[in-house]
Amino acid sequence: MELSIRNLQHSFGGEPVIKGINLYLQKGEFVSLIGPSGCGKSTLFNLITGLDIPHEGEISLDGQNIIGKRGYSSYMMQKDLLFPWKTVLENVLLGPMITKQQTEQVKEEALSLFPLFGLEGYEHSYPDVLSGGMKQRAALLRTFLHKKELLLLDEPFGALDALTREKMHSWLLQIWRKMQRTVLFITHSIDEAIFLSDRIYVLAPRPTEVILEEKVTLSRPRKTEMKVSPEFLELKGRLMNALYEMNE
Ligand SMILES: Nc1ncnc2c1ncn2[C@@H]1O[C@H](COP(=O)(O)OP(=O)(O)OP(=O)(O)O)[C@@H](O)[C@H]1O
Repeated sequence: MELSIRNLQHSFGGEPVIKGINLYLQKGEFVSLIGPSGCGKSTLFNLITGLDIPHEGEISLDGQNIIGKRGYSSYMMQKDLLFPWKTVLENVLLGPMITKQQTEQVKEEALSLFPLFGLEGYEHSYPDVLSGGMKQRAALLRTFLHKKELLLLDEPFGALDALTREKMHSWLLQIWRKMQRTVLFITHSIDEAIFLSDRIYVLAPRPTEVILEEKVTLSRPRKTEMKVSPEFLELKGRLMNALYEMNE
């Protein structure tokens, strides 16, 4: 599965938001997007998932045009909330329930993934007893169960405290390796982008475009101590320069 985006342009009420984005994702890659607040990252995800239609440009998966077409990716939105009146299991099964696909088999599969997502024992609890990290893992489990190879994650750890966030990074990489998905990840954190990704795109302020593409050459599996390695810090410097220069 290869995602290719060419010359993508979009505006709201005549105001340009996306000036022209070109990017690609190869099968199995983990790619991050960093950009200033309001530059159009979530808009880009809405275009990829077919929730909105771009004014110009191409979006294709393995050469097939997917503009305006839904169902080709699993999307975890920034505020992918759990319903407080549903149990954790009911929440993670929401997708299959809506599309009326909920079979015993999907339920069994969901239950078998609870330990991997650190939620064992909480299947029949309500979300209010979960910690922030557990809530995000439940929302991620719901997204993974959607079973599309392309996974779009819009700042899934933005609201978590620093230590929980660190733990979630190693955990997410482990899940990504096991479940073999292709990930496009939005974040405001340079450290998070470097630690997780194979490649990083830096986006300009609105109207946005790609201003820098960097390959992350750190070996895998990633280890926390790599965050202070010269390679990591050098790349962080280049990304910081790109982000700060355009805000001057
Ligand atoms: N449906 C809409 N109608 C009009 N304007 C919109 C709509 N959706 C988004 N915008 C505007 O487009 C711009 C980009 O929004 P978007 O949410 O894509 O940015 P973002 O990069 O994801 O922001 P953040 O990093 O803060 O989450 C913003 O100025 C926003 O107000």
